[in-house]
Amino acid sequence: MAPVSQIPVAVLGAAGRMGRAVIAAVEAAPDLDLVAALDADDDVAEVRAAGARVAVDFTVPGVTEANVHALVDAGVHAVVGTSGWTEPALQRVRDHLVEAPSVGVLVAPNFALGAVLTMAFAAKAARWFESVEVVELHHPDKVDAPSGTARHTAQAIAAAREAAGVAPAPDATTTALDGARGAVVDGVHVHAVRLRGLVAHQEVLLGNPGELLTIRHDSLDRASFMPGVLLATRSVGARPGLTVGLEHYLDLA
Ligand SMILES: NC(=O)C1=CN([C@@H]2O[C@H](COP(=O)(O)OP(=O)(O)OC[C@H]3O[C@@H](n4cnc5c(N)ncnc54)[C@H](OP(=O)(O)O)[C@@H]3O)[C@@H](O)[C@H]2O)C=CC1
Ligand SMILES: O=C(O)C1=N[C@H](C(=O)O)C[C@H](O)C1
Repeated sequence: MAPVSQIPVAVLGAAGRMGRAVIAAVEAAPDLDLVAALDADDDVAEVRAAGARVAVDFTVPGVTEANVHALVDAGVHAVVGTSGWTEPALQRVRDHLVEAPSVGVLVAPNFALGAVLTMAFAAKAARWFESVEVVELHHPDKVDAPSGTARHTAQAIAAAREAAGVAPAPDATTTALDGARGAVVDGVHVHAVRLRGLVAHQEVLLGNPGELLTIRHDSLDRASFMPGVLLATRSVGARPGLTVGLEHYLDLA
């Protein structure tokens, strides 16, 4: 039998919770070849020297954008799971990619299939309910709040409601302790819980007079993210430009 042609892959954030899981998943995949595993003290330029075609970034919000620009300069496709991306940062990547039109970059707030479906279902339901709020629940070692997934979910809900001309959700609050009503993302309230024992969970609460719809997803183990990460690693080279959200790779957008 002809040998399988392998994609050379680098992992950034290799010593982290996600980095370790991605390394194990890449090493177990016959069509992927781990050629570099870099963490905080390493130089991202090693990715190119190692011959990587794709780099997977699960680092920290403060460094991920710089990593992506370095990867684009090196002509290496990027699969990015790190949270903390803002629209201006995404736009800077889009602008940079004009100079490297064959390079693909995927920034995906969540690689778990159920989480991606939660976002799609929530966006579909959002126009039909008076009220909608998002609650995300994570392990207490997470450094950012609210989660990237919750922000992406709220943005999708807000866009769907705006397109349908839905009024803002009713809220009579006039007096509140700071933070009691959560953060507001594009007009949608988002609440963040940090609790030992949790991994990554999200509820979208939708309400109408006399009825409630709750859409909930639970990642109980980081294994939940691996099929999405592997799918993206195999596909990103065929999708030049910037893509935001795994839903675009799954035909759900
Ligand atoms: N999209 C998705 O599906 C998912 C996204 N995430 C996101 O992924 C990110 C990582 O999460 P998690 O693994 O739990 O976090 P960790 O803190 O466990 O891992 C991050 C790792 O990145 C390292 N690091 C810091 N700076 C650099 C750098 N310049 N180059 C390379 N590595 C660096 C850190 O080192 P040090 O500790 O020394 O700073 C650490 O080892 C978070 O933003 C999280 O929100 C998490 C799960 C799923
Ligand atoms: O830090 C985490 O753990 C996670 N981060 C991502 C996010 O911020 O949405 C994805 C998932 O929720 C796990």
